[in-house]
Formats: sequence, structure tokens, C-alpha cells
Amino acid sequence: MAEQQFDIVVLGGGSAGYATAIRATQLGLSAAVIEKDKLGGTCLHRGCVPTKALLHAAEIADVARSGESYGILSSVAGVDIAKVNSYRENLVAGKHKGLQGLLKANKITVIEGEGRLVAANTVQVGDDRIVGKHVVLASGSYSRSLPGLEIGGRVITSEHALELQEIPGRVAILGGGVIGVEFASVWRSFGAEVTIIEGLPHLVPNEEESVSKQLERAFRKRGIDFKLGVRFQSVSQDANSVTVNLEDGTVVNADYLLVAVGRGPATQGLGYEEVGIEMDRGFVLTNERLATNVPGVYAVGDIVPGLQLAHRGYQQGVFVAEEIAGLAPVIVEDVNIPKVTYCDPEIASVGLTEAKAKEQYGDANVTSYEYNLAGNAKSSILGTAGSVKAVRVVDGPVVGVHMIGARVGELVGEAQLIVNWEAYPEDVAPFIHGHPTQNETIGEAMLKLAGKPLHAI
Ligand SMILES: NC(=O)c1ccc[n+]([C@@H]2O[C@H](COP(=O)([O-])OP(=O)(O)OC[C@H]3O[C@@H](n4cnc5c(N)ncnc54)[C@H](O)[C@@H]3O)[C@@H](O)[C@H]2O)c1
Repeated sequence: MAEQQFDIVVLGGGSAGYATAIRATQLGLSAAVIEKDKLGGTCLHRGCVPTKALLHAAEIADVARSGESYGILSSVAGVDIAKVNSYRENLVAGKHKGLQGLLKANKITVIEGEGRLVAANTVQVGDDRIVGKHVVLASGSYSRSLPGLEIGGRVITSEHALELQEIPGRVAILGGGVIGVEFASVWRSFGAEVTIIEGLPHLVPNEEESVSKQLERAFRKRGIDFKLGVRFQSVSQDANSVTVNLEDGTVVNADYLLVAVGRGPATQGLGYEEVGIEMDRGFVLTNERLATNVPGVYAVGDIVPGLQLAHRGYQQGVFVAEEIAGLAPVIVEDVNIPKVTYCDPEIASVGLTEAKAKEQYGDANVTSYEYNLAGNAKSSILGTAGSVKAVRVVDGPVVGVHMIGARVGELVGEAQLIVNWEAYPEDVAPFIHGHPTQNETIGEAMLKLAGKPLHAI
């Protein structure tokens, strides 16, 4: 049995875990990352990166289909899913290699194997004991299912969906959240008949309601079917198909059922409870400085209750490394983290929805403006419908920005600076936006809220 000692031992080499180690070594601390599978975790291998590769291929199919409207004679003869898959795999492999190089350059020790917390300062990997002055738990998440809904055969999760070797003819998707609408978008562009089943009254129910409604309109136009406000009851399958029964008696037949009802924390069997770490339904509880109740043990990423996003994980990792190094960093708050959903049309948001802002500040103290992309030249050139909605406190800062339309994910950077800096529309209104860009739509919303609309009626 060998023993190795570090300042920081990180259990899990996904986005949150490796970010912790990079920042730690930059600050002169020694760090080890323990990873049982591949560095990069869900984001690089099963989530953000490969799904966005599929979405990019889907966009190319849509662009080719729409060529004629722009005078370009083009059509889609078919989708070679094997080639799409090899593009996706090569892309991920390249990023994986780059990440390995990044950790090596930062002098991080990567320990391959399954780790288990056996004491507050020790992770066991096989026969080896990896001891840290501090331990950071970053074991990530998994696709969860519903009680009684077994994954297997034609009932699949996003991990299986990514690797399908065929384009399904008909697919049912349980859950109209982020994963559900992204896969619906990909499969529809690849030619499948898609039905989404969502228990709440709207698709992407955590987004601004007007954004959800516009997505529903756009999906309907694309021929994507959805059943809203209805819950799943049961599913049966044979060798070729699934039959999904909903609580209102509706039956959906499809080749596959994708289960996209959220992700659970990957914390089972890792020794956390045995060491006395306080947990809630599998999540690791921390204080706002990401410390668990066990001294010296921190948690970051998807195992900490809140938004399960890679970029939140990065920032939490950086935070914890700086906290351990004694730099007293600024607390990471979920409310001002930007979110992008990469369906067509794309959705991007940061801060409070209008309803949440009214809950927080009172109805009379909140106002908003929704700028229609139809007023923006670049949006019209791109042929996209959509809007940018900004929510402000009356005589106060902008507290939320909510966008839908082609490529609005690329606008979220400015939106998050406005919200995080607690800027007033009057502060932002004089800033000049390049023309013609879709960025102007944020400028137009600020101008209107500041009482001097330009391209708005
Ligand atoms: N672009 C991105 O940033 C991105 C992409 C993919 C995943 N993610 C993250 O991964 C996590 C998981 O994504 P997800 O889409 O699985 O979760 P989600 O929470 O976004 O959506 C799950 C949906 O399933 C619905 N649902 C739950 N039980 C149901 C039932 N019995 N019947 C019908 N509907 C039901 C919920 O109402 C919800 O709308 C999220 O936290 C998400 O932020 C992010």
C-alpha cells in the first residue's frame, strides 16, 4: 500500500474538479485529481461538447435545406450518422488530449482509478491512500430516471442517445427541459418525428414564460409535437418500438424513449456518509463557501444543490482553490450564472425572470421590455424570429435578461455583465453596439428601459 500526500486532493476530474486543481497549482499548492474514467467528465464526454457537435451538424442540415430561400441551390440528400458520429468522436478526442496537456502543464498529478473517501483527509484508490490537507469532492452527476421507469433497450438516456448508430424514425422524449429540447432539435433536423412529454405547462419551464411560448411556436412550426402538463404513466417495449402511456390516456408510439427528467448527484458508494458528510437526497450539503460540515472537505459541481452547469463548476472550483489558499474569494451565486440552451431557436438567459423579480421586489417595483428581433437588421438577415427581454427594478438595476433566437447564446456575455454589475439601463444605453449585429438588440432594450427607444415603437 502506497501513500501520496498533496495540499489538495480532488475526487473527480470533470469541469469542477480539474478547475479546482488548475487554480490550486497556480497558487503554489500541490494537487492531485482522481478520475475513474476520462478527464473532462460529463461535459466533455457525455454532455456539453458532444451534444453541441450534434447540434452543429443539425444546423448545417437546416442551412442546406433553407438554401433556396437565399438563392442557393442546395438540398439534403441524407444524413450519414456514422460520419456525424466520427466528427463528434474526433472532436471530443481532440479536446480530451488538449485537457490532458493542460493538466500536465499545470503540474497536476492525475491518478487513474476509482476513489473512495475513507477519512476526512484520505481518498483510497485501489490499495493506495491519497492524503490531502484538503479534500474536494467533485464526483459529478448521472442521468436519472423516474421510480419504476427502467433504463434499458429502447428506453435510453442522453448518454445512449449520443451514441445511437441510427437516426430514429420516431422518438418520444420524456422531459421538456434542456436535454429534452436539445435532442428534439437535433433529431427533428435529422428527419425524425419527435414528441416531447413535459409534466409542467410549458417547455423549458425554468425560463421566462414568453421565451417558452416562443419556443413552443417555433417547435410547432418545425413539426415537433409536444404534450404539455401531462405526466408519464408507464412504458412497454418490444424489439423494435416503445409504447408510452400518459396519465391523461394519451399513447405515444416511438422507436425510442429518451428519458430527460434531470440529473442526479453521483455520490453513492463513495464513502461520503460514512465519513460524516451531511447529505440531502444524495446531494452534498455545503455552506455558501462550499465547505461541508466535515472540516477540510469541500464540494463543487453537480453534487452541490443548484444549477448543474459546467461553467458553474469551473467557478466553484476556482473559488475553492482560492478559499483554501486564503484569498477570500467572492461567493459564487447561482442567480447570476448565464444559461444557454442550444436548440433551434437558441435560448439564453441570466438573472431573474419577471415573475421571480416581482416575487422578490414586489409587482409595482419591477418593469420590463421585450424587444422583438424583427426590428433588428442582423436577425432579419439570419431569418430568425425571437426576442430579448430585459427585466429591471423601477429606478434600479437590470436584474434579468432573457433571449430567444438564432445564436443568442453569443449575446449572453454582455447580458451577464449588465446583470452581474447591477447596471442601470441608463448606464448601458449610451454604449455603442456594432451595426448590424444582434448585440444591438440588447442595446435597444436598454434604450427603451432608459426612456429613449430608437428602433422600437
Ligand atoms: N445547454 C446546457 O447548459 C445544458 C444542456 C444539457 C443539460 N444541462 C444540464 O443538465 C441537467 C439535466 O437536464 P434535463 O433536461 O434532464 O433536466 P431539466 O431539469 O432541465 O428538465 C427535466 C424536465 O423533465 C420534466 N419532468 C420531470 N418528471 C416528469 C414526468 N414524470 N413527466 C413529465 N415530465 C417530467 C420536468 O418538469 C423538467 O422540465 C440540467 O441541470 C441542465 O441544466 C445543461
